[in-house]
Amino acid sequence: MQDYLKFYINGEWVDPVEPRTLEVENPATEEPFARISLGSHADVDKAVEAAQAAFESFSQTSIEYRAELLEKIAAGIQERASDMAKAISDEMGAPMWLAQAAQVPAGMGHYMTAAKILREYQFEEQRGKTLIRKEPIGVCGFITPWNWPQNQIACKVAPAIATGCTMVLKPSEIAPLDAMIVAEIFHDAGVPPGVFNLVNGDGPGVGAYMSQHPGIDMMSFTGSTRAGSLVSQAAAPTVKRVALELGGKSPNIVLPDADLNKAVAGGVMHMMNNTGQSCNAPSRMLVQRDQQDEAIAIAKATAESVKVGAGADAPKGAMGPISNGNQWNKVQDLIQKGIDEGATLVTGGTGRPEGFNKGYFTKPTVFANVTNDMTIAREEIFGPVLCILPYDTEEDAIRIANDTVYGLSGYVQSSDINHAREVANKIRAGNIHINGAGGDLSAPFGGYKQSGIGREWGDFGFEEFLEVKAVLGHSPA
Ligand SMILES: NC(=O)c1ccc[n+]([C@@H]2O[C@H](COP(=O)([O-])OP(=O)(O)OC[C@H]3O[C@@H](n4cnc5c(N)ncnc54)[C@H](O)[C@@H]3O)[C@@H](O)[C@H]2O)c1
Repeated sequence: MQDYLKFYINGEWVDPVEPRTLEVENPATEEPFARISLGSHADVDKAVEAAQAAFESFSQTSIEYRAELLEKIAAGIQERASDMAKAISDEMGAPMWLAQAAQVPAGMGHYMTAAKILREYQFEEQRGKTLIRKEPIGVCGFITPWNWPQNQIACKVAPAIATGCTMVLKPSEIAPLDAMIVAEIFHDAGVPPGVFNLVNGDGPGVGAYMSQHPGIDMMSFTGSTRAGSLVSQAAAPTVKRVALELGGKSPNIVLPDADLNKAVAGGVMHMMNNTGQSCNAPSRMLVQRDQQDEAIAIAKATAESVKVGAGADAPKGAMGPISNGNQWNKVQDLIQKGIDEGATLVTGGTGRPEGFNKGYFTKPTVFANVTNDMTIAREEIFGPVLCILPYDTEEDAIRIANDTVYGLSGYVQSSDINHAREVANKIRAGNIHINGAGGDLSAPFGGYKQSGIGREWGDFGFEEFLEVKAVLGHSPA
């Protein structure tokens, strides 16, 4: 058991004000392997004070200074990539191949993109006699989840540093260790004391207190819609800005003119990526009714080809366990609910995959003949469970796609790009991917409806961290 009991406040590793610990479990073994401290209000107060003090000078630093800082951080992550991948793999279960190929690089990419955008970003604009200035908002509070832990931290920290803000981070208590490595990297990169502070803790203790803290000027939260709504409520009395990146139930419309094999196999593999624990996972696959049988055969073969494994032993492409026991139980209950409500279980189902008697491993699962009123079509499962929903007409497909409280992502498959574009425009979601297009770190990421408020990534992500000031009479002539 390894202890990581300190917090990073004002450029130093410090003890918590009151000792209270939590064990961090490896989801592949169900064994605790590390201990962290759970912070108190007093720890948050110290971190906020440090961030407030640092804001005065950090907000005045030059663009070039901050761009270089971001590049040093990216280089530091590169250098520590294998430590970081190991921490992520141990704490949230991503096999090493995935931690190395995707979890660590996704985070690093945001620092590099932020540095590039920063050098071109227009913080000032003259409009006649008036100058419009964009200024850093102040002290930011960040709360992040366990599923893509480095990515979610970088989406917030990189633009905050770029815009000259200071911050307090509370990473997920389920996956806190990679965040502590990031604090070490920031320290070594020369991030000034107080600019970045880390306090570990749980949601109701540290997260809720940060949200209501009068010394925090904005909260940026990634996690469940339930907790995001609580952050908004706690933040309301102090009228702070709140940015939310929440859940999803993203539709994947396979148009009849798509290459069915490619579209369905690609959709299944995308769903199983990171064990289905991605907020933008294409979890509802919409297939024209007379193509459903063929789609089922392709989906079954694809899902059954997915290997399951853990840590460094997992072969490339293998799916790791679900990240924690609560989530495993939730996924099991929802699979059972799908069966009980009459969906056709194509493959997978409840229980662990063959050969596993320990760890939060789950069978890659596909349901067909799902209707959009079933629980498995409405609730975010956040596990390796794909729902295939048959549709009759394109209009019907678009109606089903939009019949959800969420609006994070949408996917369209078609051999006719114009047709795909038309359908893309009709889906009410923040990100639409045509024919399996991958992510773009410079494009805005975020949700419509209950998937969130605001946008991360790229130049749109900067705006969350900026106040807008109009200086009237700036140019009297
Ligand atoms: N839209 C996105 O960008 C995005 C990205 C990743 C994950 N998610 C969502 O995150 C969820 C899974 O992550 P999770 O289980 O860690 O979510 P969660 O909401 O339980 O926890 C997320 C974070 O919120 C904290 N938290 C919990 N209750 C809180 C409260 N009352 N006040 C303040 N903070 C609180 C937790 O400690 C954790 O750090 C899924 O719903 C997923 O869709 C969204």
